[in-house]
Amino acid sequence: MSFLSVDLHSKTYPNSVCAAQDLRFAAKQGEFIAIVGPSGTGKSTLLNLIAGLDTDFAGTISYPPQTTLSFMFQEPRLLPWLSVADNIRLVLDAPQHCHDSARLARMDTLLQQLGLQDFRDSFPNQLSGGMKRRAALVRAFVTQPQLLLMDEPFQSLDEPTAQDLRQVLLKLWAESQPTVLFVTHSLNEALLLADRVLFLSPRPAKVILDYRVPLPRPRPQATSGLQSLQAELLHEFPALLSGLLTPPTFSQPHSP
Ligand SMILES: Nc1ncnc2c1ncn2[C@@H]1O[C@H](COP(=O)(O)OP(=O)(O)OP(=O)(O)O)[C@@H](O)[C@H]1O
Repeated sequence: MSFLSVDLHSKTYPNSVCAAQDLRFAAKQGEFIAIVGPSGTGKSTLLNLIAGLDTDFAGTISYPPQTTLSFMFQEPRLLPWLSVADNIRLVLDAPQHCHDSARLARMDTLLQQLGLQDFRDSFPNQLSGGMKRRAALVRAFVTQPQLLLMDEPFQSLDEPTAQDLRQVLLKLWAESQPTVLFVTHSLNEALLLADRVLFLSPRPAKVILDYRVPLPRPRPQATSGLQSLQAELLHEFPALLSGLLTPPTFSQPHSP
């Protein structure tokens, strides 16, 4: 049975830009879904609609009432005048989350788990880019979300830092199993993380390929497993996928 159901007939902005049309998919509870598509097609729009940040659309988006939802954006969006701990406490003060000792203990555990325990009183400008994302991950997971929306959360990080954070994310996801929708331009990242990859068309966005990743977990990282799957996929759907993706981050096999 699906946990999240999206049946988006259309989303048109007041300036007449149609960002999505006939975009449909469903997600099971605990599923990790990557969303890949060309720049400007409507990926952020889709997440905003699912989060309820924008309610002006035709169609239906449904998930169980009282679902706890977290959103992690491209930028970590930490308030610069608050310490790391206070940035995280802020979401615990939101009305739907009681500010109880169990949640504060959970914050401490996550800070420890993500190596931020010595930086809880630091301010965001004292942290590296990778540490800011770690703080944003703590903030995203501290409320134990059932639905986690992630909009290119590791973009603009160096590859080793991004790779490290992907492993942290996988560990946190495995522990609490939220349903995740993860927007990325990287097929490599999508294949490493997701159970399914939804490929979106150029604008207006709709799902043109719903691909189940045929890899067991834990996934290989930048190894031959992912590399050959990526090559297979590009070979199988060349017209569909050309132009959708940033160039592969793997080195291409040499031709003889
Ligand atoms: N508030 C808005 N008002 C008008 N048009 C908008 C608004 N927000 C987004 N758009 C337009 O809707 C389209 C989809 O934008 P969106 O940000 O959802 O794309 P995206 O796939 O997330 O892009 P990217 O990969 O570059 O982040 C774009 O043409 C964009 O210019």
